[in-house]
Amino acid sequence: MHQYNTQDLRKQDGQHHLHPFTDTKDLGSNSRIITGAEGIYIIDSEGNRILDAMAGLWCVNLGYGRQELVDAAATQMTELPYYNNFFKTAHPPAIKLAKKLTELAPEHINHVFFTGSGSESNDTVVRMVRRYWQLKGQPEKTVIIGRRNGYHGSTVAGASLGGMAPMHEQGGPMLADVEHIAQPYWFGEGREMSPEAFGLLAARSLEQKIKELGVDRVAAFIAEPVQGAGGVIIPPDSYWPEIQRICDHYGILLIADEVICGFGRLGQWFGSQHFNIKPDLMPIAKGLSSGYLPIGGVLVGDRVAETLIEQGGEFYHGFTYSGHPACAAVALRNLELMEEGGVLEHVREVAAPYFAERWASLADHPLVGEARSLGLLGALELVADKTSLARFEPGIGGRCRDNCFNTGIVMRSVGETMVVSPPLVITKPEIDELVRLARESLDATARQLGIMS
Ligand SMILES: Cc1ncc(COP(=O)(O)O)c(CNc2cccc(C(=O)O)c2)c1O
Repeated sequence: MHQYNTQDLRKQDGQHHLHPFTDTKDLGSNSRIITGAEGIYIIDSEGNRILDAMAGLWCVNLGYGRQELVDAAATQMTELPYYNNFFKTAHPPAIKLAKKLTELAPEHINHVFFTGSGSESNDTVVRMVRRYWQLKGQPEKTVIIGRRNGYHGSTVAGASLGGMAPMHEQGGPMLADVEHIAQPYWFGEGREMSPEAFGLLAARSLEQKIKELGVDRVAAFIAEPVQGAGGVIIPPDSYWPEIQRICDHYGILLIADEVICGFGRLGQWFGSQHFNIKPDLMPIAKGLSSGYLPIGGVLVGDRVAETLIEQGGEFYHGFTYSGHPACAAVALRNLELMEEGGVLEHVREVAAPYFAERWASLADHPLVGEARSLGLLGALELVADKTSLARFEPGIGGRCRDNCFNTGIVMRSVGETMVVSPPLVITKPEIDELVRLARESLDATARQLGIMS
């Protein structure tokens, strides 16, 4: 067992490493050094074994330690470590992965554009959407509508499409011609009406925005089937059918951001299939490779693909690592292992129903105002008062997240909402352990607040 000098590593980290989404001065030299992982557990440099209820960052769908993926990477690296797909060249891993993805995708999806991340996928979406309308003779249709508190990445385009105000406030003007509408966050913004009514109201804010802008300006609407980084916001059932109706009625492109919801997270290959919507473009990443190597892409529906192919000539867009051979080989093997292992059936028939039942049991905790889940996504709304559902002052979520780590589980805090997104291979006993550790973490937080003895 390799020994790590945690203090040395922390010191060097604090001296040289700027972390993503981290206040580096607060982090200082207190980073938790993760050195290993197996199944649904990560191991830190002190040998602590922690249940990773976030599957890394919503991505390690097959769990850690899958030697088949390591072997796929090693074999491909030996055979062809890198080549590109520019300038009329291609390589077997990218070709095979593209074919595989179109077999798994809805039937109107027959083409894939590869990228290196979810953010690059959404940058690609912007370029494709605007090019599509140029080719259709409507170049003034440039506006893409997203949602407040939506998350679509951290490039300028991804951050602009997203609706996270703190990101917009940093780093100067966002991308032009991006607008945002309401999010279908019933617990936080719609409780004075039924979920059904609120879902329609939130969806119809899209129609209002289209009318406000003028349909001749509107190119597309982008949304996550379930908002992930925004706090696992599960839309009311009335939401997506109304969004689809509005997009169809006005002829605007529908983009379903499947970076989190894709590849089994909701028990189907794609979240769009769970909600029975027909997107024109589907950005993907994360679960595509179970995070073992960085790869993303855009699944392109026939309406856009045929126009780009028939009328578009050379599409001046792409990345050095678009369809990288080792990344594509790992992604292909990842999808094969999901099929061979019956992972979708496991999520749909075993893990998600059991998780829903066990996760809901946390609703009785003094700190919890709502426990919700869909597939293997879960959220707990922390409240100061279970009757009025009054929220805490900011900071309790972060404190609960730290208690989680000390208890032995990774949960993500989004404001005062605790979220989980465990590996899809989680078993029923492991779900029991996840819920037990979550409850212990909530208890520790409640004791610190003097709410529990
Ligand atoms: C829906 C969605 N779309 C695009 C991206 C961007 O993907 P890349 O990160 O690979 O560029 C994401 C990423 N989502 C994401 C990434 C990092 C952290 C967290 C968090 O919830 O803490 C969430 C995402 O969740």
